Amino acid sequence: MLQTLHIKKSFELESGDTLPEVTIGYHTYGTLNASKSNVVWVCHALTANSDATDWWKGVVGENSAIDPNKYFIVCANILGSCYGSTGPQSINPVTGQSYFADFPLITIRDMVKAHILLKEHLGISSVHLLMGGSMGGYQVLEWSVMEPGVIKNIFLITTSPAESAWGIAIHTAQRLAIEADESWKEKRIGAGEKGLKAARAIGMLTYRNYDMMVHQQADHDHEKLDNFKASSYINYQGDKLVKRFSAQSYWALTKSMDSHNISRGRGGNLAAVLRRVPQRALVMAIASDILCPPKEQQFIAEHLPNATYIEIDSSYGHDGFLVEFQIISEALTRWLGHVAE
Ligand SMILES: CC(=O)SCCNC(=O)CCNC(=O)[C@H](O)C(C)(C)COP(=O)(O)OP(=O)(O)OC[C@H]1O[C@@H](n2cnc3c(N)ncnc32)[C@H](O)[C@@H]1OP(=O)(O)O
Ligand SMILES: N[C@@H](CCO)C(=O)O
Repeated sequence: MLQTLHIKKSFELESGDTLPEVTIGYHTYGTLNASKSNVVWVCHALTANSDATDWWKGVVGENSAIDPNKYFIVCANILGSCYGSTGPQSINPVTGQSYFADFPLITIRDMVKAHILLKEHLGISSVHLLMGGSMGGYQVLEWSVMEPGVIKNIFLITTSPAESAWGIAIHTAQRLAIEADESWKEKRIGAGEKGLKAARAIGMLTYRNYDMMVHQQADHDHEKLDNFKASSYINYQGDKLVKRFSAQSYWALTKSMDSHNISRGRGGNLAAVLRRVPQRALVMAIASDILCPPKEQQFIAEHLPNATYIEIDSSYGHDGFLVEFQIISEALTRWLGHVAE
């Protein structure tokens, strides 16, 4: 069940802006043990929510690697999203109106800072395992640097220590699609739907890949001039997201990803910052991921002092981290078996 923490004091953002107050939506599963040593914190990616047993079924949940019968599991919605934490659709207490497109820049560090407040509210002083894929992994890396004494072990998949120029270019194209729909600036729920659909269509090309499209979405009717299957698929995926997400949140969260860089303000050397991350780490890559390709996880694993690297394959490319739950759950279970509590 979605729970909420309201923090009725101003929250300073890395940009220098402030949010007059913040709300954090979260889910917990299982029970905190007497020694408070069984916490697993799951960080979600771009359009997921705090119900990790829903979007990461098979990895988080009963009889999976992260089983609530063993662990106290927490997953919190990120600032900027539209699933329970402060985001563009929230009311700005200063104006009495929703922020919509005026929502300030939120960095990955800001998201983690908010989740640290939730961690304190829940009485958690130690996190046995912090885990996340893609943008969830961005938070894991930031948090590991911010609180090295709190986070004991980390699991990263299809992620990166800094947004690549490739990622920034893709996000910029997605925001251009949203901005081309001038309604996205309108102060109403549902503004910018056409732009969001186009942005998701661009995103899908990077969450999947050539092989997936050719194997699953090719037309076998060679006489066709129009109405291709791949086109229908991409349209469908855009419509599907529009039904459950907000253009302003998509715009804001792609900005958050662009600013991701764990070396910002820490000397500017990614390898040197990774070398300071003391946690034991399982780093997983998906061979067919064209968004955060394996070379990014190899870089992480090469420079973390205590990392195990595994590369798997998935026809889903980048989104394989959400789909290949059986392989992921088994690898995680094996690795956790070697990690003392
Ligand atoms: C209620 C919810 O949405 S729960 C999920 C919430 N999402 C999150 O938390 C974010 C993370 N999740 C995701 O990004 C996605 O859900 C993923 C990556 C895990 C899986 O993506 P999916 O869209 O399920 O998989 P896939 O790319 O194979 O597409 C399958 C869908 O496309 C449809 N489809 C496939 N080919 C075509 C086509 N040629 N034309 C039209 N539709 C098509 C299928 O019917 C299916 O539709 P459905 O989702 O309504 O069942
Ligand atoms: N498909 C993912 C984005 C890639 O991390 C999501 O919608 O959250």
